[in-house]
Amino acid sequence: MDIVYISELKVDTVIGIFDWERAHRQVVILNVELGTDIRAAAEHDDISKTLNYKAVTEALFGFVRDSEFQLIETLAERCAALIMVEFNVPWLRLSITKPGAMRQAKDVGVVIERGTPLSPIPGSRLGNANG
Ligand SMILES: Nc1nc2c(c(=O)[nH]1)N=C([C@H](O)[C@@H](O)CO)CN2
Repeated sequence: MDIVYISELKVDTVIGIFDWERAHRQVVILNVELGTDIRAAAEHDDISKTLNYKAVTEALFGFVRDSEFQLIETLAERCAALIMVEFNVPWLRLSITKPGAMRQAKDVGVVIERGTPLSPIPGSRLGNANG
């Protein structure tokens, strides 16, 4: 399986369980790894045959900016569902962090994996004995 990824996407949004958090937007940072197979795109050098990270980034950014969830868990699940449905992604790993939410920590957050990974590419270094 190949991966297209987006690293440290920063978005201002309404998130949190406390009154002050409903009144002041905060930064959340997203990292996403999207399972895919890049071979057709590479063979034809054709953007239409791959997962366009610009399109995914813009969809995620707009969704998170306009959302108003209490929990980062809810935000993570909804982002995962959006990506899997709108972009036909079979597997993803997604993290959301809230930098500065805890004075004592650099950041706090959640990491989720959803869906089923594509089969290993036969002959790849990451494949197992059965390909
Ligand atoms: N597992 C979680 N724990 C907490 C969350 C959360 O979204 N998921 N949120 C908060 C508050 O909103 C916090 O960010 C304020 O400091 C606390 N714990």
